[in-house]
Amino acid sequence: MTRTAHAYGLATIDATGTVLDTWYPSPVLGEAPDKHRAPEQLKAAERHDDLRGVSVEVVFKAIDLDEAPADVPDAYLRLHLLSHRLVQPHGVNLDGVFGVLTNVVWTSEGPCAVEGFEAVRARMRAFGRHLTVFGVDKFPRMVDYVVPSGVRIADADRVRLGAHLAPGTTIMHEGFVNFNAGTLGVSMVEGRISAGVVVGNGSDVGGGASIMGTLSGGGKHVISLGERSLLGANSGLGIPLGDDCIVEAGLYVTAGSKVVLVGQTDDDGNPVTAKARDLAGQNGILFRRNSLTGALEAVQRQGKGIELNAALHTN
Ligand SMILES: CC(C)(COP(=O)(O)OP(=O)(O)OC[C@H]1O[C@@H](n2cnc3c(N)ncnc32)[C@H](O)[C@@H]1OP(=O)(O)O)[C@@H](O)C(=O)NCCC(=O)NCCSC(=O)CCC(=O)O
Ligand SMILES: O=C(O)C1=N[C@H](C(=O)O)CCC1
Ligand SMILES: [Mg+2]
Repeated sequence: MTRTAHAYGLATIDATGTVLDTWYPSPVLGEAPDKHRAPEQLKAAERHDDLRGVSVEVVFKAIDLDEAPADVPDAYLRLHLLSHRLVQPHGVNLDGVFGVLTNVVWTSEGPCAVEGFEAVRARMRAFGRHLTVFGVDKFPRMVDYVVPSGVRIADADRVRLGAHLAPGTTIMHEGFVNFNAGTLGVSMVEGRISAGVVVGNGSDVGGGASIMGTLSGGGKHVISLGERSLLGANSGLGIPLGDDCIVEAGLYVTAGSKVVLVGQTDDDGNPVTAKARDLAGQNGILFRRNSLTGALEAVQRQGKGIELNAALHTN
């Protein structure tokens, strides 16, 4: 069956005709009806901005979720579907998205073309206006396009459009969420959720924690965390974790690391070891660096993992 979506949006187009962004206030899954009309609210927003050197125009887009993004408005619709929580991470094809998106100067007055940007700044100054530049990037800040219900985001710069944040998610200042990644339930995020990474309900990504990504650096295995799991402060995760797992604060579990399986011995009474990647996805494991021997250890834990502080997630 074909999976589709459609929406009206507002595109920003620069002087060369390049589309910088598209905002879709109400994207919808499924086929568009035969007859449809642009919302008045969007039509009223069409304009030419002489200072920024852009025009803002209504666009209509209908896409097949399983095909790769074809152009900028198409890619933005896919990112909106994720941040509106209409699809979960990996629920829409984003192949080649970096090649499709335009690199943009994201400013307090809206998106601007990189080429000729100093002239835009000068025109603004001539009108006594000061532009703040939030970034120069292919992806904008999520909250400038979508503010999902039930979440707290302490620093808007830290969440890219295309992040999927479930209700009950709190992102502290040190947290980060990339596109096509995020949370499926209540979660505390004080570390970095890399592209493609999914964090299950009740899990906590501690301060400064790293979760290995796959866009650069050679990693191929997309990482996920199950439910009620904890990445300790300044820890790192290079394998998928199951439910009720803990990574000790400060410990980086890389996939190839050799791990002592605490409490297990072979027929000769010697400790049993495994590679961390062999423990991928298993439930109830505590990873810790033995502070006396230096060995990386996996300790089988009983019962539930961590419990989040409900007061921090009633958003
Ligand atoms: C690894 C754990 C989970 C261990 O804690 P537990 O409560 O399970 O165990 P425990 O009671 O401390 O210890 C049980 C037994 O194991 C021993 N033990 C503990 N850790 C050990 C180690 N590394 N090596 C050898 N033995 C160890 C203890 O001495 C004790 O031994 P005996 O039985 O002999 O007594 C913890 O140390 C940890 O790292 N927690 C992460 C917490 C965290 O980072 N939260 C995120 C907050 S985010 C935040 O705070 C923001 C900060 C920021 O922004 O940076
Ligand atoms: O939501 C908050 O505020 C949090 N505060 C804690 C703190 O400041 O230590 C950390 C977790 C979330
Ligand atoms: Mg900031």
